[in-house]
Amino acid sequence: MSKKTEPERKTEEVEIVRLSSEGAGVGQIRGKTVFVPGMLPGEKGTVTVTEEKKTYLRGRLVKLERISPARRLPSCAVFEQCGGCSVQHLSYEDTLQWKQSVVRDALLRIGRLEVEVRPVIGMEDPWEYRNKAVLHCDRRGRLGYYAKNSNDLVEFPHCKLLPQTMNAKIKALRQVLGAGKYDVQEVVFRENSRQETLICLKGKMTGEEADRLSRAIRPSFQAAADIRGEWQADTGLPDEKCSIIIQQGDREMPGQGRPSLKGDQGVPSFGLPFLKENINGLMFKVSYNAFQQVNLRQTEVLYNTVLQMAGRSQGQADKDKSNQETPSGVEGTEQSSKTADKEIADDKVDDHTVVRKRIKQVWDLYCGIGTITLLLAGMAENVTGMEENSLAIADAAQNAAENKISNVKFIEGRVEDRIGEQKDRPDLVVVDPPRAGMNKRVIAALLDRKPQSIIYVSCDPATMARDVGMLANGMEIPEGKGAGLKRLKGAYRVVEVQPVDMFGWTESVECVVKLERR
Ligand SMILES: C[S@@+](CC[C@H](N)C(=O)[O-])C[C@H]1O[C@@H](n2cnc3c(N)ncnc32)[C@H](O)[C@@H]1O
Repeated sequence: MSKKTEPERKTEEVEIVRLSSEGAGVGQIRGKTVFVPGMLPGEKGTVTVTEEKKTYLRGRLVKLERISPARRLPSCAVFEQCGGCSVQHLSYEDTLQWKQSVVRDALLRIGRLEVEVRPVIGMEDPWEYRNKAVLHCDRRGRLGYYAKNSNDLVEFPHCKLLPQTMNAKIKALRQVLGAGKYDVQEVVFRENSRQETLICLKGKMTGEEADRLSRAIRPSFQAAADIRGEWQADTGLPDEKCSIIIQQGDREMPGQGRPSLKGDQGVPSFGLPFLKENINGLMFKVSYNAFQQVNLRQTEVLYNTVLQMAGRSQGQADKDKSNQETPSGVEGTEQSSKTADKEIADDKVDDHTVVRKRIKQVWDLYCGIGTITLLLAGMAENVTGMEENSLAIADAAQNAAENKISNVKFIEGRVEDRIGEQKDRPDLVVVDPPRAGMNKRVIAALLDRKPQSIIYVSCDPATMARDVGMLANGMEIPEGKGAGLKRLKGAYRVVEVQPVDMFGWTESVECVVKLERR
């Protein structure tokens, strides 16, 4: 039987004028916008149209006829197939400029805010920066990333975004999974800066299959990955260098403390279900399913940006207040501001010490394992963290205790459910929501409580722009079941926008936005 061939498509000319937020070249064909992955602004070429929608087209590059001087050779052998990186064909400096424009564009188009966006803080070395890899696994035990916009597996010989040590462990796990026919679907690797590893194997396995995998994985993985140190016979702990957790469907059985070889539900796991990491000088425990930024070096830059904005915003707010004839705002702030100003003159204390006296109440919403909460604790009288993941919030409390920080408290639950219960009125709120951004109820609560400053940390410029737009320009929210919409007035202005590159060569960009009450 003859193999089905794709119908031959005609080629069309295109000139690229800009990059889309996903990193595709954008041009015009027959009066419609066309997106062509792999093409850069200023480039001309022929493409075939692969998808035709009412308002736009998608094209595939056939031949480049004019090449941009910003083009570089991608370093990765599977760059064109893999869904991981989107702009390895552009110089790193140009990717940073493009990311800055993505943030500016989102704020303008979605948030209706024309604001200055600072240049993106890039990485010193944009390679081997990831401490986490989420890999997919097929029935043959092949491990890889998904291709762009599909579930086709792309195996890679070596991922340049991951450290060598993690690449070596991935290679070792391929040998184990390839040999055993296990129904593993996803593998999450995490590695800390001491090269300790936590591996989560997830799949719809029966208990028996999970058992078989567990028995096979310890000796073969240890040998293949060259993990030194004894796996202790009594506990199964691989000398705390590598932990393995097997998740069957929805059930999870992390090893608890010093686990037995068989978990309560017959799902075996080895090692400890968390890693520890030093971030900005504090030690953090991160449970296997808790959030941690994937780029440790830039995490410190990101958190320092938050701390600087927190310091500056409160300092500026106090200065503004002392310039007013009739002070308004939180009782007692003016007094503490004067005292602190005297301290600056008398003792030349550092900025953080000054701010410590000034910020009374801080909320850190979506606080994860309490990173930003604990860092802000040095600047404030009280900090409250809120987070829905029960393991993360338990980590946060433990992290506070182990770092001997006592002016913090943590609340478990969804921010939209718990924020209304809070009696205090914060001076500063830091929010770091997931990609989807904040629930409208949270934005309404912030517009109601009116903290002096809000610092919004985000990895998604579009949802960040939407939420910041609502804080600045106002929003509509249902008044109750079956009732109409209530209009809430905006109350903030954007005073600083600082993107940070946490995800080199990809289309993602992290951003910190500071808002001050108008
Ligand atoms: C981007 S992470 C930020 C974590 C933390 N700020 C950090 O830097 O490590 C977002 C966090 O929000 C949590 N989360 C997601 N939706 C939530 C919700 N509706 N309410 C509370 N927490 C939520 C996630 O579990 C995750 O820990």
